[in-house]
Amino acid sequence: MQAQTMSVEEFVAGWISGAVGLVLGHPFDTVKVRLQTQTTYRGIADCMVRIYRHESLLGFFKGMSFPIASIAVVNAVLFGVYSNTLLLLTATSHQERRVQPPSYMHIFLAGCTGGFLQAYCLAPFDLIKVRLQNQTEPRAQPGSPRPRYQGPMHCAASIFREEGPRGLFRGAWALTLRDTPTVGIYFITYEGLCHQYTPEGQNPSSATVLVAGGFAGIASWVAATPLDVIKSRMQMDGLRRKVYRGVLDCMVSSVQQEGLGVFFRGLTINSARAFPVNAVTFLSYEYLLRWWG
Ligand SMILES: CN(C)C(=N)NCCC[C@H](N)C(=O)O
Repeated sequence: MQAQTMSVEEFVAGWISGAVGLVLGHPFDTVKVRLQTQTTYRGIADCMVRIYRHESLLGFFKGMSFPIASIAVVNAVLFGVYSNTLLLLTATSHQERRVQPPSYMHIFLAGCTGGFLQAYCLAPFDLIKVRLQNQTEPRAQPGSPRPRYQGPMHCAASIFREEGPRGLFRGAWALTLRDTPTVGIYFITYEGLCHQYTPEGQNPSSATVLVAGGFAGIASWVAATPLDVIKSRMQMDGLRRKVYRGVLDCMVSSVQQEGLGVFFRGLTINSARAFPVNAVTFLSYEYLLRWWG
């Protein structure tokens, strides 16, 4: 067996494919974050109509610039760590794994490792995204009230000034709990479906990659939604006054006030977003790796 070296292509492919998925999914993400953290909307349609009327189409793209800038790090870490952990566990490269598929246990462990490490890179960027997505003021119109944050840098600087460096990691613990197991589920679903529908030793077809990527997105986001709600609430906490003492307290008081259904807030929009975003993410990831040989 050849000595295996760490693959840089996996990191670059992860970055580009993540950016493609991110732009496609951001409008859905904004609606989801609003539904999870604000109680004024009656549902998905109401939220979309009100964003459009009050904030125009641009309202759906609030908070997107930072995730775009950070996706290079976040997705490169996710896919790069996943693939390189599998390389460590099984001593096979991406291409060799088509012939010698790794066990589901190895895939799950590598996915959890990728999810855990990317959560810490993602935390400050995700916090800023959520804070900006929740600003309902229309963009710079004369006479309209100025939003609290003027943009991503201003948001980051204000949090840093008001709460110190730890403030930028608000919600990071809930994010880690959300991402560690669910990224394991993400990769197991993807690899499992590709394996199922691809003849032995061949690369999966584009249709298989799209469907497997889409379902990997849905399966992982269904599992992630309860902690996604808690994560978003923790990130919005402290904006005016601090309400929650921690993740558990946020869970208990959310259930006490809104019932168990609170854990499923944003589930429909999360799933609708997850399919196209992850279908194109995996398709571009696979094609970039094949193209680089
Ligand atoms: C459920 N979770 C946290 C995940 N499946 N994470 C992996 C990446 C997801 C992709 N960037 C997306 O935004 O859907």
